[in-house]
Amino acid sequence: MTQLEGRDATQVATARERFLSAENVHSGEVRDTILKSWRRSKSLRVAADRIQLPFIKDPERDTPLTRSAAPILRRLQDQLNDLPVSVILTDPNGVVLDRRTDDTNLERYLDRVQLAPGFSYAEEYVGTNGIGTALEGLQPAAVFGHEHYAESLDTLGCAGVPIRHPTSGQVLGLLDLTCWRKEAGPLLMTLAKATAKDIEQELTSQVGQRELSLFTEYLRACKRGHGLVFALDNDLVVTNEHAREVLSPQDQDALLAKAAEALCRREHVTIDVDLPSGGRARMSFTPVTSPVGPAGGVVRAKLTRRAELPNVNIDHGPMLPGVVGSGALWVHACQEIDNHHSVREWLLVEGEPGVGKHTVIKGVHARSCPTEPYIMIDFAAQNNNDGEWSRRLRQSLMDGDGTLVLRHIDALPTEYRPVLARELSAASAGATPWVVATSSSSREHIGQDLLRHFPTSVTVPPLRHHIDDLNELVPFLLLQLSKDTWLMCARSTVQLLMRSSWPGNVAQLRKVLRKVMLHRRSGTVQPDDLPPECRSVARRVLTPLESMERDAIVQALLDAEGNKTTAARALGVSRATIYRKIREYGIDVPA
Ligand SMILES: Nc1ncnc2c1ncn2[C@@H]1O[C@H](COP(=O)(O)OP(=O)(O)OP(=O)(O)O)[C@@H](O)[C@H]1O
Repeated sequence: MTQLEGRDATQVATARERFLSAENVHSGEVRDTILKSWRRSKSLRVAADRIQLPFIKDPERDTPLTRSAAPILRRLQDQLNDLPVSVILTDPNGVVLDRRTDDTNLERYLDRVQLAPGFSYAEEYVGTNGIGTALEGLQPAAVFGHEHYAESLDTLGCAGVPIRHPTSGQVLGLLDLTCWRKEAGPLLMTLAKATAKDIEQELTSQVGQRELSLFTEYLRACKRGHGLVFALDNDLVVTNEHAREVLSPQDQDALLAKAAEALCRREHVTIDVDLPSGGRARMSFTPVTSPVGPAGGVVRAKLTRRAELPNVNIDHGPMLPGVVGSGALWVHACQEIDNHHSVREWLLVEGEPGVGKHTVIKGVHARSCPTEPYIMIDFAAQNNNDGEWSRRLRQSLMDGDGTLVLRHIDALPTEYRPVLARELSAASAGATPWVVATSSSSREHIGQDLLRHFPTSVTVPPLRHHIDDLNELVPFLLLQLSKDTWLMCARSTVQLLMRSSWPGNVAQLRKVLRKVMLHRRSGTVQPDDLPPECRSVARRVLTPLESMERDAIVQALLDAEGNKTTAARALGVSRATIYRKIREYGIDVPA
């Protein structure tokens, strides 16, 4: 193969260096597709100086794509003989499923850069490369030498071509040819395209007449409206995007179970199906017949009742009304608060603003003693001069039952602390309501005199420490906010929301959804509907542990006024580690 990059290699290398050190690179200096991909890579905070990729231990390797591709890849490998070219097949997410080469040097190098089965070469992990960039643009992409975003790929040249389903057009995977940069040339792409085309032809003949008839009916149903559409046969289920976004996997299973019964009987039915989420759908199943016999059937469905509001289930006991979430830290905090309520021990509930402290207290009260009085004195809202709060406080303490919430106790001006302490001391001898205070700041803002009335405390975790609960919070808040209209959130949108760190917690999430509703009043909330504050996100969803680690690093950096060496020392980690973590977690180092 001829050398492609040759004359331009130095120019591209220089442009890349400048781009990475935040200087301007103009179109013309490198190809437009490459420059766009570099920009995407940078905005995704891909590391250019090392390769560390997610690994899937057991990717799905027995699919129509792999079955169709296997003989073609084998034949190509034979034809290439000892040439240093690697033939690679990936799934639609860039995860390598198959890699073949007879050249041991190239093979060893590809192992080193993790271009190997199980690793994902998606652009979001590796930056610009033949696999990820082709999948991102949904069209063939060749990337040579220094055009790669990651430094260690600059000795390679690669050409990736997406492979599409013969009828639906959906991208099923990608064929990539990779060789040494000095040997890469335009023929690499020609060969990759021809091979991908062979695989698509093989797929067409494998799909066969049955599936062709089924897909044709399915596509016809999809084109007819925006409803929920499935195609199913004994070993195949296809779901349209709307169904995937609107229905939980459990709801999809419930519909498919009913459809499978109709499939066995090969009869046309229209029935109402109660869904596990509490919603209901009207579903009709139509059997499909191909020229060679029965070919499964098509399901069309429409939601006729929306899901019930979910509630948090503590200890599999009764629910806390108006509270959702099932993350371990969150449920633990709810349980603790509930335990203190059951023995009526006065309690301080701490946690960042907007985490849901007051919501849990209300839920605990509503579940256990809904008919008793619930008095809430908010020190952040009260006019503290008019004595109104002390009158309500005294009355509640005298009545002696129900719940008394001293909300934002940390906001009570210092001069009033002795007044409150005196009232609490006087009441504590007799029967009192369950007294619970909330605070978002450190304990100096409350003072010892008051603190001694609250022998125990519970900390409610920030949203980022139970981020999976967004799956429950988002539909719950949308239902709460939308009242009569019917608004849902696409999975992709929830995924994006999960990558934010939510410094304002659930209260901020509520505000964001309210903003979204200003311009989208019904239908499905898509990522583009989100306000700009949700666009600055981590590269991936952090686990609760990673999120705590990120918080510790941010705190150490703040304490050290942004000095990374001091922060690293305080945390007991090396400077290299703190630099890596800052990049990995996308931390904006405080000035
Ligand atoms: N787990 C939850 N389930 C349902 N709604 C929640 C949950 N957590 C918080 N919310 C909602 O988020 C908003 C903020 O919650 P809440 O007022 O309880 O927070 P807080 O911790 O008391 O805040 P602050 O200390 O800033 O007053 C409320 O609108 C509440 O309804």
